[in-house]
Amino acid sequence: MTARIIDGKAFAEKVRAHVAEDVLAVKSKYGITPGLAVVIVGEDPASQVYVRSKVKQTAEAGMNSFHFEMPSDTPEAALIAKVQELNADPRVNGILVQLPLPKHMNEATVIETIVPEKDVDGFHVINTGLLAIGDKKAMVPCTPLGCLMMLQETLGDLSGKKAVVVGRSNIVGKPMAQLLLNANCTVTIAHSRTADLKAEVMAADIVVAAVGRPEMVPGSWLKKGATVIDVGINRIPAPELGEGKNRLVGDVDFASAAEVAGAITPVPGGVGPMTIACLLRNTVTATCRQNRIDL
Ligand SMILES: Nc1nc2c(c(=O)[nH]1)N[C@@H](CN(C=O)c1ccc(C(=O)N[C@@H](CCC(=O)O)C(=O)O)cc1)CN2
Repeated sequence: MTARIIDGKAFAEKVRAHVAEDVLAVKSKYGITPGLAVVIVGEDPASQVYVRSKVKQTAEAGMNSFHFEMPSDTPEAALIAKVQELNADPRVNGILVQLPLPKHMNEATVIETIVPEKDVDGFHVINTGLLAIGDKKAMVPCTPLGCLMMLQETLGDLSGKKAVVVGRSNIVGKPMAQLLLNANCTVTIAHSRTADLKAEVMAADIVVAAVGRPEMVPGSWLKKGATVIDVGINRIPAPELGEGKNRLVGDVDFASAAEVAGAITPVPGGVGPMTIACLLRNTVTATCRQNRIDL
């Protein structure tokens, strides 16, 4: 293996330590305790794990943590009423509704109910629009923000780099491309209809893979020395670990990619931990903006 491993777990720990210092400062200087409310609907096991981590890490950073669980058959109107209640609650500075929502709910309708200044996920159209015009007041989606931080830590200034984002979802691909553009990269967004995906990836100094297809990008597609950020979290059968066992893999074939890349994030332990660290960071940012505090 030649690539440097970008340790998202260690980086996330540093971000969380910094967040905890900021929380202490907000408390001691202004008597305000930042608060994050997390709402989960249904029993999806992976979502429950992520929400438990969010709740735990919020409290560990010294913030108030509010946690609401609603059954999977909750009417959309009841979830909207809960979000409206949280919008009006002065103890709550950030609101996060865990995705995916059950099929009978419209995610966009629910997200647009969150007031943009408490939208710590950065999914509201107002925040999407602010990011698109490069306005620093945008609340930036946590996964792309974590990816950008790891890229800047690895490469320094990103100006002039050729970046390809594989995947065009609203929560990762599109905001990631926007952030890279705002950092002066030359950005390509590739997707399922891209004519020659290999050629697009091969041309890039930075590859962000966010398609949700296990090990889709092989090392043979990469430019030598490229920096690879793997957003994928895919559970695949692993009979070698025992009957019925699974293992986690990314969207990049790590073994072959690590032979060619200059630096690469692992799965697990790469982008995932940074997502939650950036959520905590966004909650402190939201608290400061709501109270017109400069730290
Ligand atoms: N409202 C939101 N919903 C979802 C988001 C989001 O940012 N906001 N992102 C994902 C899930 N997610 C956070 O919610 C998340 C996913 C993965 C991890 C993580 O740390 N993964 C570990 C592996 C954990 C495992 O074993 O499964 C890793 O990569 O090391 C954190 C957060 C969808 N929903």
